[in-house]
Amino acid sequence: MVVPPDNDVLWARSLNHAYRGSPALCGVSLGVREGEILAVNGPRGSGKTTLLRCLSGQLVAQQGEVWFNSSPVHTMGPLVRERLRRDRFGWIGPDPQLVPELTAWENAALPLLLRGSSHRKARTAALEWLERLDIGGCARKRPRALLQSQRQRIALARALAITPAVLFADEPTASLHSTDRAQVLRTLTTAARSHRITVVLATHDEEVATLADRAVSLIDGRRVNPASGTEAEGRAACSLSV
Ligand SMILES: Nc1ncnc2c1ncn2[C@@H]1O[C@H](COP(=O)(O)OP(=O)(O)OP(=O)(O)O)[C@@H](O)[C@H]1O
Repeated sequence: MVVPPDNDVLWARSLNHAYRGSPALCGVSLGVREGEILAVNGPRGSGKTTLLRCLSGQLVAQQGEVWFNSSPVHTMGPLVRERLRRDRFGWIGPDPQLVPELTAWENAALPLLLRGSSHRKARTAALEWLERLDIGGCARKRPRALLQSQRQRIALARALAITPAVLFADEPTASLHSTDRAQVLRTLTTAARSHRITVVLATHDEEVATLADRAVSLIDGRRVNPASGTEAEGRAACSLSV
């Protein structure tokens, strides 16, 4: 058995996955270092979401391995994978998908409450993250009273409130206008860097990928040569502190 490298928090080897015989991932291998912001870019349909779902344990690839630290995610049973996702991973997708009946802070606190945190602790952490993300003033509002960019920040607060080891961000700004997009992305990357949260960020936007430390590219489910130059640009572009 091949053992994953020590400095990779997440490591995948030869992932293959097909939907009803139609290939979505073809032999994809990659490693993600602790605290790194890794962009996975590629055109629509290139396999980015499928790769993030495999790395985060939502989907077990038909072939290949996924390791989180020294734990083999690909051989875990559904309950163990569920616990790993709940306790160590955060997820933010293109749409906020908030619970409409809950206020902003209650939405952000939800993962902590599901993990068994006390009401007081969950509320404090949720409110802190809403403040950090500049939407503390919306804490008592329900999603329907908020703008899309505010709702997406609440989804981000919800993903960050557990201080996940790895945050998976699948096109997190796809539903936002360009000005909101830049701000939400900067907030995400800055918060991740200041809390040493590893991020895997799927995007079809090459500009978004410049905020990352490193980028890998997919085309038709295969890894192609990574774009060069993203490391310096990504670090330089992010001098805010959250
Ligand atoms: N649940 C599914 N059932 C059938 N085919 C799927 C399913 N999910 C994805 N696919 C197909 O697998 C391929 C890869 O899709 P995937 O969503 O992983 O790519 P993507 O790069 O994230 O695309 P997008 O940017 O549009 O979200 C595409 O051809 C897609 O149509």
